[in-house]
Amino acid sequence: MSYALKNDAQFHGKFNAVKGSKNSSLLFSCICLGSRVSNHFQLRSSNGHPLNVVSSHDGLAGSSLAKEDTKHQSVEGSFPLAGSESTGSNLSITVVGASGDLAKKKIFPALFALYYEDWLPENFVVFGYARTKMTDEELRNMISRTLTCRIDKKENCEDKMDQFLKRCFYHSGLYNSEDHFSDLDCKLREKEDGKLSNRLFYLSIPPNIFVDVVRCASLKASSKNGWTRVIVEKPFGRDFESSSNLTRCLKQYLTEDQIFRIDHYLGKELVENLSVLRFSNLVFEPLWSRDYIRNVQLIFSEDFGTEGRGGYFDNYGIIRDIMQNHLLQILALFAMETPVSLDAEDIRNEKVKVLRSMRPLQLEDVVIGQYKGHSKGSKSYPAYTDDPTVPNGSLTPTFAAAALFINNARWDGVPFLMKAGKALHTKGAEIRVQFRHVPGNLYKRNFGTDLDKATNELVLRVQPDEAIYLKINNKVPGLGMRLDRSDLNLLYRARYPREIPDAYERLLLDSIEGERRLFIRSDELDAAWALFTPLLKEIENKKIAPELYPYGSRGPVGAHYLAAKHNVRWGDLNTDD
Ligand SMILES: NC(=O)C1=CN([C@@H]2O[C@H](COP(=O)(O)OP(=O)(O)OC[C@H]3O[C@@H](n4cnc5c(N)ncnc54)[C@H](OP(=O)(O)O)[C@@H]3O)[C@@H](O)[C@H]2O)C=CC1
Ligand SMILES: O=C1O[C@H](COP(=O)(O)O)[C@@H](O)[C@H](O)[C@H]1O
Repeated sequence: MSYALKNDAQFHGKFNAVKGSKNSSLLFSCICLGSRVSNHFQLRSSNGHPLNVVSSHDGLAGSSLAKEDTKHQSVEGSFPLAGSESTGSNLSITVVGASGDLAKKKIFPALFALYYEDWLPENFVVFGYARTKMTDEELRNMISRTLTCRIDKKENCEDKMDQFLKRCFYHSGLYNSEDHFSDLDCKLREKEDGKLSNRLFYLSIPPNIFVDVVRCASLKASSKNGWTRVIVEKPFGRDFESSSNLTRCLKQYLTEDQIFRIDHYLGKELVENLSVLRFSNLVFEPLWSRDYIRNVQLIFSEDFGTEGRGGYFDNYGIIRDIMQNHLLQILALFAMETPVSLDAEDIRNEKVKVLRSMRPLQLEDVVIGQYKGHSKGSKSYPAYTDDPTVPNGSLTPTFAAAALFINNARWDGVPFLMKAGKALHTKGAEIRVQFRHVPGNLYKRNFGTDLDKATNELVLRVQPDEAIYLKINNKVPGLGMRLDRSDLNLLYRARYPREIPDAYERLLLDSIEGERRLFIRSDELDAAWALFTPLLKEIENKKIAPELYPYGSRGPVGAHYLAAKHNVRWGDLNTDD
C-alpha cells in the first residue's frame, strides 16, 4: 500500500480571487496540518460564491506523512491567478487518456477556456498521457482542432491559442507501467523547474484502468511538495458492489479529499442556479414541500442514438448512464434541506440525507425502452441493435422512466418522476415542478374541467437555451373575464447575452481550487447505488424486455401510464411550451 499521493490537503493557502478583477489582491494564509479551516478565509469559486478552499473533511490531518511534510507549508502552497503576483508555484495538469473522445471534445477546450479567461495560474503546464504514440506537436495539432474562442471576446484569440498550446506536452505510456509514470514525473519536474508544484490528474479513460493509473501515478508521479488531486470520470462502478470496490481500491492510494468524482451535470449553469433560486428568493423556499408541490419531473432527452459509444453503453444502459448519476444528483440538490453553509461538506451532508431517505426502486416504478429503426421519407434511422458494437438481441435500455419517492417529512408522497432517453424527438434537459391546485379556486369555471391546466409550473431548462420560467394564470386584457396562461420567463440569452461556460470549465476550476461542492463524495455514491442496484439486478436477472420505440419518437407509451398511475402528466408534452 502506498500513501504517496496523500498530501492533498497539506497546502491550505487561500486566496480571494474575484472573477473579473484580476488584480484583486491575494489574501494568503496557511493553515497548519491538523488545524481546522476557519471560515473567515474565503475563496471565490468559479461561480463567485465565497467558499472555503479546503473542506473540513481533511483526510490527512494528523497522519504521519502529513506531519512529515509540514516543512513544505508556506504561502507558496497557493498558486496565483494570472495577472496576480506570482508566488512561483506550478500547476501541472495531466490528462490521462488524452487521445480519447472526451479529452478532445471537452477537457482540452475547457482548459483553454480557463486560460483564455485568465483563470489558470501563471505557471502551469498541461500534459497529455496515453498509449498512442504522438509528439508534442502532434498533440498540439490534435487539440487545436477543437479549441474555440468566446464569441464575445475574439480579440487576440490566435495568440492566446498559440500561448496555450506551447504549454501543452505529451507523454506516451502504458496505463499500468510504473516506469512510464516515472518518465512522466521526470518531464513534469523538468517543467516545474524545482518550484513548488501542485499536480492534477484527469482520468479520462475507461474505468477498468482507473486503479492501475492511480497506483502508478501515486507511486511515481505524485507531487513531492504540493497537493496531488485526481479527477475521476464516470462510470464509478456499475452497481453497489463494484462501486464500493472501486472506492476501496482508489483509497489504497488516495484520501477521499484527493478524489474528485465528476458528474458534469453538477457543473451546468442552471443546476448551479437551482439552489440560488430556492434559497435566495423568499417566494420559493416556503413552497418547497409536499404542501405545495404536487410532483417534480427530471427530464433528459437526446435526439441521437449511441452512435460510436455503443460498446460502452451496452454494458451500462440509460439508468446507469443518466439516472443514477446526473438526474439523481439534481434530485438530491433539489430536495435537500437548507445546508448549514455553502461549504462542500455541509451541502454534501444534506444531499446524502435525501438519498438515504429514498424508497428503494421497485420494478413497477419503472418503464424501460429501446429504440428501433425506422424510415421517414428517404431517411432511415438505425435501431440500437444495428450498432455493430452492440450484441445482437441486447436488452439494454436506451430509455427509462421512473417514479421515485423520498420518505421524509418534507416530501412524503410526492412523486419525483425521471425520464431519460436516447434517440428521442428532441434534445434537452429540464427540471419541472408542478404545484398543487389552488384550493377553492374562484376562477375554476374559467378553466373548464381540466384543472391541471391551471396549476402553476416552474421550469428550469438546463439545456439547450437555458431558461427559468414560471407558468402563471392571468386575465386576458379587455372587457369580460377570460383567463390565460403565461410564462414569467428568465431567458438567459436575452438577459445575459454572453456565452455560458461549459460545465467542464467550472468543474476543472473547482478541482484546481480544491472546491469539492460539485463533486460526489463516496457516501453519496454508495447511497445512489443502494437505491438503484436491486432494481438493475432484477431487470437483468429477469431479462425484462424493453418496450421498443421508434428512433426520433417521444419514447414508449409506458412512460405515460407510469405517470398517470401517479396522477401526473409529463410537463414536456404540453403544447404551450
Ligand atoms: N465521451 C464522452 O462524451 C463521455 C465520456 N465519459 C467517460 O470519460 C472517460 C473517457 O471517455 P472517452 O474519451 O469517450 O473514452 P475513450 O474510449 O475514447 O478512451 C479514452 C482513451 O483511453 C484509451 N483506451 C480506450 N480503451 C482502452 C482500453 N480498453 N484499455 C486501455 N486503454 C484504453 C485510449 O487511448 P490510447 O489507446 O491512446 O491509450 C483512448 O483514447 C470514460 O470513462 C467515459 O465513460 C463520461 C461522460 C461523457
Ligand atoms: O454522461 C453522459 O452525458 C452525455 C450527455 O451530456 P450533455 O452534457 O451533452 O447533456 C451523454 O450523451 C452520455 O451518454 C453520458 O455518458
